[in-house]
Amino acid sequence: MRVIVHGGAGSTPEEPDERQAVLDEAAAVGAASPEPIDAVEAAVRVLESDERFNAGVGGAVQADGIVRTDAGVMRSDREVGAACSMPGVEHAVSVARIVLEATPHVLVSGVHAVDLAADFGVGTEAELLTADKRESYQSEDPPAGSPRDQIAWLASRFGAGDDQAGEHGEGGSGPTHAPDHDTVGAVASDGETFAAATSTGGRSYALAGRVGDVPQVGSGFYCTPAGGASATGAGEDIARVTLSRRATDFLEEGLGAQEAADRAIEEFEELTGSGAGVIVLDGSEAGSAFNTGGMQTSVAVDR
Ligand SMILES: NC(=O)C[C@H](N)C(=O)O
Repeated sequence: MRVIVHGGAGSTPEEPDERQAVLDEAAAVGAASPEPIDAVEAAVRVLESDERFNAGVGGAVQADGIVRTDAGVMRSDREVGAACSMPGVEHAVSVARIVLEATPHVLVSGVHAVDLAADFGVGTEAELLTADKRESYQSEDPPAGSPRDQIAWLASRFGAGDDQAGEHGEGGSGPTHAPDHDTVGAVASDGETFAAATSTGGRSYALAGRVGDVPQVGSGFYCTPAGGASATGAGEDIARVTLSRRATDFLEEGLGAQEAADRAIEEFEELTGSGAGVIVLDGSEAGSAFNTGGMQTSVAVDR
């Protein structure tokens, strides 16, 4: 099995060495799995459990003070599953896999996705909000509660800091609110078939119930017989251009994984002027590209 994982695009992260060690472990765990879908689920679960990453525990907090998780998974036979807006669910990727394997649907949301998780034995009562994130949320004078109050409050905060997913390039000029990069993803291949998965807590201080690119097929993740892709960055902009689908389009046109990743990010930047990253795996190579300050990746092969 060959696996590439990423730990999110954004400004240069804190604790890069510790994060790299977790990414290396995630890739190795994935590479030891029997099938590509097992590999991406296993790799992403490692990252969801580490609070340095914005997925599962340590996810970004929404404007009402709650962390809600999203994930999507796809196989190269075009079977898809995704789940979104789930409070208390650490392993969103496992719920996405349940949607793929046990339902006739491609996306299940909110309380119903949490019910589905519970019914299939995925934990639904995790404390996802870390002490640090709770403290920075509380220091931002949280909004009273109605969606209108939240919108007024988030106008100057959502995506506005130099440490946020849309941050474009090394060190932005905005204030520092709460980092919302560090989304995670994985793409795996057994030499014949592929799978891709992405998991996130979204972007800090979004409207409660906001869902970004991650569980949207073709945006946060995509997979075809030519290969797979997982994206990260400013989710609204990624969804506008269906970044992962574009990366796999380039594979289908005959480009290699690195060239496909480069072209997809070039096109994304031209169309949106925003920040993102993508990992791509094809039949022979792994590629990655980003136009933000950083994106850590790891590749593992186990045969
Ligand atoms: N950090 C990220 O990659 C955020 C994610 N793409 C979202 O918008 O939900």
